[in-house]
Amino acid sequence: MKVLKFGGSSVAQPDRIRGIVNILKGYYASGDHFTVVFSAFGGVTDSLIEMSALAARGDDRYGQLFQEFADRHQSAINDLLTDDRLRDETAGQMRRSHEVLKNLLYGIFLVREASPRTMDYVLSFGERSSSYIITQCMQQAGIPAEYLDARRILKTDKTFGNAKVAFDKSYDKIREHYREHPQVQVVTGFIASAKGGLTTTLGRGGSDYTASLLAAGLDASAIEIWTDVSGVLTADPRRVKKAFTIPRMTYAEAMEMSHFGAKVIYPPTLMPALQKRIPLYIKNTFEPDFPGTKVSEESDKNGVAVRGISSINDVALCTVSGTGMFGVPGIAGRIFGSLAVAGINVILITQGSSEHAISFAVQPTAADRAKEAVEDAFAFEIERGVVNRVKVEKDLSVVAIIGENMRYQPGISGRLFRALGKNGINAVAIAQGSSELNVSVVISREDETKALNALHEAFFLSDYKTLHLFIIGVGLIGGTLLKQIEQQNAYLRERRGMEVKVVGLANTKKMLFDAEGIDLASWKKRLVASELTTDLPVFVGRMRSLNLSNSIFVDNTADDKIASFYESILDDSISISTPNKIATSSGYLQYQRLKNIADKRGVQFRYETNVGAGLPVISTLRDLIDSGDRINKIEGVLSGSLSYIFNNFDGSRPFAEIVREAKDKGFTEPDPRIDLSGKDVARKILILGRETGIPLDPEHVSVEGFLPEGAMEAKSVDGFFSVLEENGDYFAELQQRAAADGKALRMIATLEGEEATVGVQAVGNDNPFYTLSGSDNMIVFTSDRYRVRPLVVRGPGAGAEVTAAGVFAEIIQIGSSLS
Ligand SMILES: NC(=O)c1ccc[n+]([C@@H]2O[C@H](COP(=O)([O-])OP(=O)(O)OC[C@H]3O[C@@H](n4cnc5c(N)ncnc54)[C@H](O)[C@@H]3O)[C@@H](O)[C@H]2O)c1
Ligand SMILES: N[C@@H](CCO)C(=O)O
Ligand code: NA
Repeated sequence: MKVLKFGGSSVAQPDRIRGIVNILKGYYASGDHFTVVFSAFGGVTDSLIEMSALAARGDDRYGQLFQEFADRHQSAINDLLTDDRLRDETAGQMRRSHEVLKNLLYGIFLVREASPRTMDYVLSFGERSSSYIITQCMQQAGIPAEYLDARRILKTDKTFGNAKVAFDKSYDKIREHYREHPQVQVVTGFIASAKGGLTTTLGRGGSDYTASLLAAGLDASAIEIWTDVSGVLTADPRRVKKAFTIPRMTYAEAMEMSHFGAKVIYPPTLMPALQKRIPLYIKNTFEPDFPGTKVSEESDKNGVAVRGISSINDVALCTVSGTGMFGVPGIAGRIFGSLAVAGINVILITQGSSEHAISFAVQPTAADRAKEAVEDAFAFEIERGVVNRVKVEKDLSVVAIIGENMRYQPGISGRLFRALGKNGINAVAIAQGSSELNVSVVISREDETKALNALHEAFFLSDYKTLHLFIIGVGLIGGTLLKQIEQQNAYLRERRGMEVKVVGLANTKKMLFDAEGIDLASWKKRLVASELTTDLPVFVGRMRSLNLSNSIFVDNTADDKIASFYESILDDSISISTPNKIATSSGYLQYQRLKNIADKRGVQFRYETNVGAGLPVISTLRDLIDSGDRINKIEGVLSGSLSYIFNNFDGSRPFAEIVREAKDKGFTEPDPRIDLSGKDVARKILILGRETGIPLDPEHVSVEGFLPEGAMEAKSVDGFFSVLEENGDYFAELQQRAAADGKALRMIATLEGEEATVGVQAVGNDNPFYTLSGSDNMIVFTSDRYRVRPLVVRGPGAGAEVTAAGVFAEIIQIGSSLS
């Protein structure tokens, strides 16, 4: 015998009832013995409570609600029952039954009172109506169904609203009834009866309880709880999109999950069945073939450590502390005794072994009473200053990882706190049940969703990590980056367990946010259509308030204003990757501060593309230094655009034309004057100097320009090009002079000791820079270990694809370091 139970949401509309009758037909056809319990139609219990309350207040609008109730059931009958005889019979029966309810409500209206006892009777009409109608539907479908009013078999005391079951008596009645009734029994959930036939109800989780009692009485082989979700999920799917069904779990795990608010089952009411070790299945009425979740006593020690992740959304933490607590027995007893007397439920307790303080979490509505109760109990100590007043912190949540196997696996809490820490989530208090069934962490309420997602990614192998990108600047580099991400996402997901979602975008005009991820095939259209005007503080504020796990900020502009936000972004535990050199090449103190904040927060500030674009220049330098090498000299051609310009300037075409070509190929800065003036190269050698540990500031780099006079005074980029055109001869002469000696022009940056210089040189074929072509950069490191033959990094050092790829690689590296 199996006991099936369908909750209110499963029978909210006629369509769904048809679906259920179909499921039951399948059971019947398979020859399985079963009995089935129903709740009231979804929403009906609430409406019965509301109409009684109105009536009790003397408000005649209860009549309207009653009419809606009656109509709803009649229309379900008309919709579901096509057999004339059955329909008329059912409609008549319901009319008579509802007439009783109507009179009852009128009675409440007259006496202005709805006692718990009356209420239980009123509420019984919900389950009685639904179960009766569905019984008739089952009959119509050819199932020999029989309606069973549970008041006949379930016996309780007279605690109306939450009656105590007389187990043995009920089990006897159940067995007796089922012995005499071979038909499929369709049972009203939630209701029972006390001596004298008085109607009672079973309290929270009522219909589950009915099913459990039946299962225990009948020694059933299984209980199936049919609901509107696919079993128990690894986390609340409204908060964690990637939550999935837990295929099997133990009773103990199910208890923990439900304690932390997994609404699917309410295990306390399932105790009668669980004591008999009857397995429990949670199934989805929308997806009847899906296996759902099996809850049983089977545990497998090799199974996953963490079964699920859960949370309690709103708690307050009260802390009792003071010197008078140390080594004094009975303190905890007095604290919790006083809370018990005040009727306050404690959600979580933690005490450090220094015994200096005890914290406990309660519902926020109980916090003030808890404070008062404990302060009363310790009035004497507080007066003498040996115990402090109770500190109350609100707006907190508890997140918990749950699983029986945690106790066999080391490293679980390490992973837990790492995932929280990497996301900048502060643990206010920590508790571990001594059963090791759960580890609970109290955190700020606004971090709850972020924490749940970060933990889900950290503990479920089948889950992949989602990086949330906020990108400012969608020009050449930014646009190319978005294209690369779009193309590579499937690979990253499959092979690296990582998904990159762009959730914030901005150009100079518009900005756009979508926490679900902006579709990278249509981002341009959406950005243009966005109603949000770009505003940097708002962009950064939005990034903070969205508070998504694994957030990364990417600055693809050349703007100098954005760098001033880096500090607060890093401070919010958000990593940064940027090709923009402003932050790293402006004031040394700012550069240093950014590095310190990133270290302090355990996040990353990355800018490899600042030098040599995608070439591994900064990382190479860092590896040398970290492994104990000493840098003696760095020499380099550090400008992709100038490299391209000098490599192509052979006198056959004007200089200005080649500069324009370099710009069109995406090698120059948005403002090419930055390149041509040597400023861009100066920034790069400055950055390399800083990376070697020299506290250089921009004025320490001496730059010898090569432009004709007046070029840098031009008011605009166009004006600048005009000057270049007017000075064609000047550049031609530069080129010819070098060519005459068999030399080539190169802008070379040098760092030797603390001396940083930049200038154009004519180099001969004995110089390693002579052979460069295209937009090549070449960086030559001479160090203690690379003394005779230096270490060289060489390759294209500018351009959209290589630069964007460098940023992309950093994003992936940052992602790998998260959780
Ligand atoms: N082009 C390269 O080869 C290369 C190589 C390494 C580093 N970089 C660096 O990459 C960065 C971007 O270069 P690019 O070639 O893509 O330039 P770009 O001009 O094509 O793109 C920059 C984009 O940023 C936007 N922008 C500027 N200020 C903004 C603001 N305040 N808010 C929002 N958007 C803003 C601009 O509208 C533009 O679309 C620069 O810092 C550059 O130094 C470029
Ligand atoms: N404008 C830069 C891009 C790389 O930072 C260059 O020409 O090298
Ligand atoms: Na680089």
